[in-house]
This record gives sequence, structure tokens and C-alpha cells, in this order.
Amino acid sequence: MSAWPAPFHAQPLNTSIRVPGSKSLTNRFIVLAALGDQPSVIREPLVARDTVLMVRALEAMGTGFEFYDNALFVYPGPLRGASIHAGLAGTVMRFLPAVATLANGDVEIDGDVAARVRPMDPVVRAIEQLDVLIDHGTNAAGQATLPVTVHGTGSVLGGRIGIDASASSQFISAMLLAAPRMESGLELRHTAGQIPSTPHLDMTVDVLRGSGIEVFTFPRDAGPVRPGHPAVRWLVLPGIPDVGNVEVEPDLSNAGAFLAAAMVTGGFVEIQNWPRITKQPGDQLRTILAQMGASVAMMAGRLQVKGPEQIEPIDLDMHDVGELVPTVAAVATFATGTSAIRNIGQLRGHETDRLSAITTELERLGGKAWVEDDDLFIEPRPLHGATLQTYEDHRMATFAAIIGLRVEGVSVENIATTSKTLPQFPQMWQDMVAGAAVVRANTADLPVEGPEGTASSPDPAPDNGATA
Ligand SMILES: O=C(O)C1=C[C@@H](OP(=O)(O)O)[C@@H](O)[C@H](O)C1
Ligand SMILES: C=C(OP(=O)(O)O)C(=O)O
Repeated sequence: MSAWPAPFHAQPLNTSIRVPGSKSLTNRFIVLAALGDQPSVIREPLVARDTVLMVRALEAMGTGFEFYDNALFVYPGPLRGASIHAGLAGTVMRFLPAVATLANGDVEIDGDVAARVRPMDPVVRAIEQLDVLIDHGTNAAGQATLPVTVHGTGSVLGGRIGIDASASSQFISAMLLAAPRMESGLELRHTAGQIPSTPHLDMTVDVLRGSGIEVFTFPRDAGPVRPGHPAVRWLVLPGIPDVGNVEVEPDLSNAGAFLAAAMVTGGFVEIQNWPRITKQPGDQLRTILAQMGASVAMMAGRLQVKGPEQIEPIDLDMHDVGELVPTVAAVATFATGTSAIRNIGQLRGHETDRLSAITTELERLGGKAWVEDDDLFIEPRPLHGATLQTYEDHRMATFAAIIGLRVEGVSVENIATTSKTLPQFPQMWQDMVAGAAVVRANTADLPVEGPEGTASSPDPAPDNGATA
């Protein structure tokens, strides 16, 4: 497959974008809907590799699915043994072994070659603590990896377990999502280190509570897990989740690449349907991009970002929002000074070792980036074109596309890897750039004026994203 020529557009872009649903929310709703005892409807779900794999896996395990009118109808059934493929999806490879403890039969789970090096050990050890038999691969360090086979007997007692979730919050989310169907629920303790991506844990707790499940978080008894004050213990009472009829928020991390386009071109990008309140880590882009010099406004449910004339370097701890690092790193490449993105060691266990991938690819462009312990430093330099590698990582593909807007001659090897969470990405990106000469952000249906310097137009905003 030949490399994708990233569109070059150093002039200010001006566009309005609608992004499809959140991967993290879609896959949580699907899991809980499958663990219910009555049908649910998940509206505006993400349809992408990670969520399709989740559907196929649970279908093989006995859940019924129907996709109609941009809604996923879920019909729970008794869970049975199956052989399932997790691709490279962290949510599938971590959540489903926990769900498989509730199945009656052997559930074999494997994934892409790259998935076999992603951390799995804490989920395997948690399942062993529940007295459920599980076979697994083992790496050179003696840690459990994919493939795994969970020997479910149809019921799990539950009780108390401990997990070291310092490599991924998904280990905790996995056990919490399966917990309500354990006979005595689950009390889960985090045992060591700092948990990354705590907004995703908040999201798990929210989705459970929204499905009628009682969850208590400690040290605080209830309420959100606050950055810097994360819960270290959770208690999930037994119950039958009822997802009901829910709508999935747009994926704000995927929106990040488009907001980055405003940053690196000094343009104006708005994202439609930005949720007013959300647990998605992508919401933190509002403050991060403002720190880098953007003008950021919420206007009638649309997030509007006007890129600055000069991008400010940042010094930021992104442990809680690691998913945003490739996007922020791409923007930092064009800052007026060296940026430090700190405390992001967990990125070594993402789709690829993202610390290594970002430094390698920036060097390929003539840039300079380096890692000290768990901190990433980016020193802006004049860059030249190159074919960037993506390592099967959707966010490395979008990282390359963002840089390609400002650097002529960037090509992206395997742009199709964006199908993990946004199959429409290449088309959306091309449309955004092709329409850039047309001023269309301040459209007739936008009730207020946009930021200074953007003219208005009577044309309706284009729908660059998924179907409405
Ligand atoms: O639970 C989730 O939906 C996710 C949790 C985070 O994982 P880590 O805690 O491994 O960073 C995040 O990076 C990932 O994209 C999605
Ligand atoms: C880390 C990510 O994905 P996963 O859910 O596969 O861990 C990501 O999407 O940035």
C-alpha cells in the first residue's frame, strides 16, 4: 500500500466538524448492555474497528445486536464460550476477559501481533483472585499476555481483589464493568503506583451508575475521582445493569486532531455537539490548547478554537490524559520553545510505545525530541518532508497528518490504521483542507459571531463527519 500524501495547508483553515461517537463510551455501553437482562438502545455509537470488534466478540458469546438508523440495539442473552479477536483494542482485550468470567464455557481471546505486547498481567491476576481459571501467554519478564483463555463456569462469587493499575486504568474499568453480575459484587483495591487516565475511571463509574448500579469510591464515598486525588478503592454492589436508551457523546480525543489543525495553521475550527459536561479526557483540550495560546470558546454547544499566531510551549503533566499526547506533541512541534510533557510512562503500553514512536518520527522530519524517565521533551526545529511510520497506531497517523499541514512533503504509511477509531479520518481531513478557502465556520445556523478575523457566510456548515 502506498503512503498517503498528507495535505499541506499552511494557510489558516476555517471549518466546522462533526466527529463520530466516543470509543470509550460506546464500548462501555455495549459491555453493560450485554450484561443486562433486557434490550438497550445505544444511539450514535462509534462504528470503527475497536467497537465492531467488541460487538463481534459479544455476539460470538451470545449477545444479539442489530444496527438500525444509526443506533445499536443490544439484546442480552446467556454468555457462552467463544473464540474472539481483540484486534489492538485496549478496551476489548482488557474488558472482555473480565466479562468472560461470567460466561458458561471457554472464552479464548487473542489480538493483533502488536496486542500481544500490551500489558495484560493485572487483569489476569485479578481473574485468578476471583478463583476463575485462566490460561495465558507469558512474556520474557514473566508477565501474562494475550492470548488468554478464560474458563468460565457461568457464575462468579466476587468479593475482594487487589490490582496494580499503574500501567493502565483499563484494568480497573474491566473489573468494575463485570462486577455487578458477580454474586456478591466486587470490592477492588488499587495496590501500587499512580493510576493513569483517571477520567476514564470516572467514566466507568458514571456509566455503571447511569445503568442503575450502585458504586462507591474511596477515600471519598461517592462522586468523581479527582485528578490528583484518585480513588484507590471501589465497591460495586451486585445488580443487573439497565443501559436503557442512551446517546453517545462525540469522541473528543478524535476531535483533538481537528482542533490541532486550527492550532498549527492559525485557523479556526469548531467541533459540533461538544458535550456541556463530560468525563472524556478530550475535554481537557480546552485548557491545554488555551495554554498554548489558542482562543477557546463554547458557543451553543460548539467548541470553537482559534489558533494563535505563535504557539506557546507547554510544561504539562499529562498522566491523566495520556490519550491526548500524540496530538499535543504534534502541536508542540511548532511552538516557540521547548515543551515538556511529563509523567506519561504509560504510553509505552499503548498501541505502540508512543514515547519511542514520537521521538523517532520527529527525528525523521529533522526535528528534535527526547525522553527522560517518563517525560517527553520537544524542541521545535525547521522540519522537512518524510514518510512517517504509524506502527499500527491511529494516533501516530493523525500526529503525522497534523504535522503535514505545516510541513510540505509529509506522507503517512498506513493511514488506514485510523480505522481503529475513525475510519472517516482521511476523507474528513481532505475535505477540511479542500474547503479551507471557503469561510464556513460562522454559518447561518451559528447564532453568534465567531472570534475576530472570521467572516460569516450564509452557507450551511458542511457535515464533514459521520452521518447525523
Ligand atoms: O478505558 C478507556 O476507554 C481508555 C483508557 C485509557 O487507557 P490507559 O489507562 O491505558 O491510558 C485511554 O488511554 C484509552 O484510549 C481508553
Ligand atoms: C490508548 C488508546 O487506545 P486503547 O483503548 O487501545 O488503549 C488510544 O486510543 O489512544
